[in-house]
Amino acid sequence: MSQQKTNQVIELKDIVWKQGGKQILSDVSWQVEQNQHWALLGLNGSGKTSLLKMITGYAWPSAGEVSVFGKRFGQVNIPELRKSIGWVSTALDERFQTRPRDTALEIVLSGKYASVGIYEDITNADIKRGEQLLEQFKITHVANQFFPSLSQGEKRKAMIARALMANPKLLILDEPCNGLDIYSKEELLATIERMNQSTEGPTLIYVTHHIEEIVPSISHTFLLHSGHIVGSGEKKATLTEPLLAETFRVPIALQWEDDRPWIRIKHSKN
Ligand SMILES: Nc1ncnc2c1ncn2[C@@H]1O[C@H](COP(=O)(O)OP(=O)(O)OP(=O)(O)O)[C@@H](O)[C@H]1O
Repeated sequence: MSQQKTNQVIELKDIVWKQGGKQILSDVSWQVEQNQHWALLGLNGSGKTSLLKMITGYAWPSAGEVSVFGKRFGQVNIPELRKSIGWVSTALDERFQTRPRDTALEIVLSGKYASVGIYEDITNADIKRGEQLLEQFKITHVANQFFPSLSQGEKRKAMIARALMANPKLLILDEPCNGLDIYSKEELLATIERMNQSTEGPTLIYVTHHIEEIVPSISHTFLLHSGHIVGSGEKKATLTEPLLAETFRVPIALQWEDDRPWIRIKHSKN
């Protein structure tokens, strides 16, 4: 048996995924290691969610191998493994709208068991941890406020804090800034940046359609187009005008400012 690489978070080897007569992912390989943070980029329908489903065991590849935390799928208990993975998407916010009388703190605490609502014993240490997370995300002032009454920005922060309550080793943030105004967006990005800088924080996969959200602590990018890899590797090597143009199918001008990438579409002059 091959020796497990302890710093390996994700290893995909030659993944192919076919569904409904369509090839959704084609020969996708990807290696993510601890202390790396990745942005996952691609047009609508390029296969980002499909790729994330492979990693979390919600879909099974037609060919290829998936290993997460050094454990190969097929030889590992997936529900057990999922306890170490946090996946935060706006679809999740909606599940909590059905619980109008849960406070922000209760929502965060429910993350310990990844449940909607609290059904297990919560210790004083858990409450302390929940309060620390609210503080880390600068939403202590809404701790006792009912979740549906929080602003969009506060909700996003609470949902990320909820995911961290389970101490995940891998955190997937799926378009966390969607629908946020420029101020709330920058505030959320600053909290994500602080989380990434902490050595105890999880490895991050950040899915976005907005390149400028790639904060300095995101070290690597993975670019997908129509289920094929366009680029995968260190941020400065993969966030280039030619690779971005290939990913988004428009000519792109790229500029780095304060270690963040900004893009605009290049218009031809003739
Ligand atoms: N179960 C399925 N059966 C058939 N087709 C599927 C299935 N799941 C996904 N697809 C198709 O695969 C393609 C990739 O979808 P996916 O959701 O992975 O894209 P995405 O990059 O996450 O898109 P978006 O940015 O819009 O969320 C789409 O064309 C989608 O219709």
